[in-house]
Amino acid sequence: MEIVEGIKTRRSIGLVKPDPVPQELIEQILEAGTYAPNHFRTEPWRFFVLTGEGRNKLGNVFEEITAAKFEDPNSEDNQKKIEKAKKNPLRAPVIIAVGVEPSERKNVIKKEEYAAVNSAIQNMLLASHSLGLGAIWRTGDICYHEKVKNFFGLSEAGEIVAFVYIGYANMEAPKVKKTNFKELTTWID
Ligand SMILES: Cc1cc2nc3c(=O)[nH]c(=O)nc-3n(C[C@H](O)[C@H](O)[C@H](O)COP(=O)(O)O)c2cc1C
Repeated sequence: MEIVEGIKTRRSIGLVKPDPVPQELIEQILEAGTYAPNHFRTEPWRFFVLTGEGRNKLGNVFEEITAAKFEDPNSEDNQKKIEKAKKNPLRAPVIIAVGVEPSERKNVIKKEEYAAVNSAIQNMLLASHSLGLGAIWRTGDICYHEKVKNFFGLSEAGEIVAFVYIGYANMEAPKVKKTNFKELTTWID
């Protein structure tokens, strides 16, 4: 796939089939992540691949975090919300949680470590698309929760930046309306 065409045809695919994704494809996606630009070559990305039961382990963490939000976690309404959070990781056969571990080197600017990881995530979304897979970057408050950080064994300074849900698309790519770049661009001669 030609690169600009790939960029323009990639869409967030939130609905995928439960069919497994070959490990070889997941590895290509991970490798694409590592080719992102990163200042001072700090390679601040960390990847966690969740499949099968691994997704339920994350679901248990989501359950615990969601239950702790409510004064009355046992109410029927709140039980539904807790159950939904627990099941969220089952929406795709593969989740790649992408974390940042910012370098402690003096010259490194923390926000640039996030910039590098965000670039890695976009590489991974584009690689998924070019391999015929659907993918979506998911976050929400839960993504940045201390318990999620601990589940993945990240350091105090580290954080999960994205849950990339991946599978074979079970929906049409949504149409997208873009603001013309001309409206967002100032040329300075
Ligand atoms: C930092 C970030 C967090 C996102 N989190 C979510 C999310 O939690 N749930 C979701 O459905 N989409 C999420 N998205 C995907 C956006 O909704 C999606 O990229 C946007 O609607 C544009 O659609 P497109 O990716 O098809 O161009 C996130 C995207 C980014 C960059």
